[in-house]
Amino acid sequence: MEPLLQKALGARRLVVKVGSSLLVEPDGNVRTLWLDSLARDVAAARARGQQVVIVTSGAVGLGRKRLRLPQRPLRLEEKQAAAAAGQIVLARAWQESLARVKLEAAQILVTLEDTEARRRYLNARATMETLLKLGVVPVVNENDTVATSEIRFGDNDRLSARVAIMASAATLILLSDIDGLYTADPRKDPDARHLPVVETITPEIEAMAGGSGSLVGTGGMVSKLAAARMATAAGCAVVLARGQSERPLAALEAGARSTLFPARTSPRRARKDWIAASLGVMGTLEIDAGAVSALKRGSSLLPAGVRAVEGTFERGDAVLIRAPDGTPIGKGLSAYDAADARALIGRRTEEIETILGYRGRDEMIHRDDLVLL
Ligand SMILES: Nc1ncnc2c1ncn2[C@@H]1O[C@H](COP(=O)(O)OP(=O)(O)O)[C@@H](O)[C@H]1O
Ligand SMILES: N[C@@H](CCC(=O)OP(=O)(O)O)C(=O)O
Repeated sequence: MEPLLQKALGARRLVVKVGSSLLVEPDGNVRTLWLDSLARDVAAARARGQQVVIVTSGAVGLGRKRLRLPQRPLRLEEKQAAAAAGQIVLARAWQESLARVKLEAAQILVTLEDTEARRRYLNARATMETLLKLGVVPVVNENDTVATSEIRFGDNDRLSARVAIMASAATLILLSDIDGLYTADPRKDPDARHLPVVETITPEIEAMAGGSGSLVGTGGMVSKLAAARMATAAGCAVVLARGQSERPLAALEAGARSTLFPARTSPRRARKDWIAASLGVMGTLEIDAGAVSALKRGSSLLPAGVRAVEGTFERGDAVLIRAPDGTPIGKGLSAYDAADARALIGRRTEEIETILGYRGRDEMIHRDDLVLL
């Protein structure tokens, strides 16, 4: 097997996206036996020490039948109604299949807004982290019922890329009804060639992608490429594979055909570049000499090393870090808002809970959220 693919499949944290066509039978029921087999794959990955996040489609497909909606394309309100009825079935199916392999499932419903508004993003990220630490499998879908047409994800391929970035996962596996990218839609062009690795998503590659081939799928190859572009730029490799048969992840491990989009950087590097380049500074933390050397050694910034706080900022906003002589030495995302940060100036970690009345982060700025200038 291609070493890069082997590395991608062995990542510590995997996000697996499951398309509607895999989960929903043409008669509108859940493909339970198949889902059970995927749950066994998830259990096998967990047994190898990997963490797995699921992004699952299928709510609309499961709900439309139950609400007896017509086979024509649905209006937004009809889709939202179908999703509301289908999501409950979908969540239960995942819970039951995972329970059969002794895994606990937890449902996370997110909208595009949640992955863009800083505080909601941070909360979703922290919840995901906590669930994974507890050994639970997060099962994510778009919160279709509250999304509006302007803000909703075009489809779950893009959602899964956002989730993978949010979780700092090294690999995103898109399970679909096709075993990868071809030079043209193979349903239409019998001469289409399979591409095992795509290093760069060039305009030529984009021109190969067509829409969805199935009745229940929505994104087609176009949205898979959009997801791959987003994820690989943020340090997450993407594997596009066929999921139709049982144990699709085991099949991949055993060498089944797929398309790999290698990561273009590491998740850590991408996050740091993003902090350095794109975030406006909302305040300043002045730190003491001991903290300056600690940061230079690669440590997080603790409240004990902070001498002064300026500005008005929220939790998750970028702040500038200054040395005692005023020189800017770094930039980072504050784990506290300005008021709480002021209350914690010079305090020890053990004092945080008593001072704030809640158990916050130990660090003022975590080292993963910090770049030195
Ligand atoms: N260049 C291409 N290579 C592979 N598949 C393509 C290509 N262009 C279009 N497709 C279509 O995209 C489909 C997969 O997308 P979709 O139906 O949205 O699946 P899912 O439900 O898994 O999201 C394939 O079945 C195929 O018909
Ligand atoms: N949130 C929607 C997912 C829509 C979607 O992207 O579907 P698909 O193209 O099959 O991944 C649902 O649960 O039906």
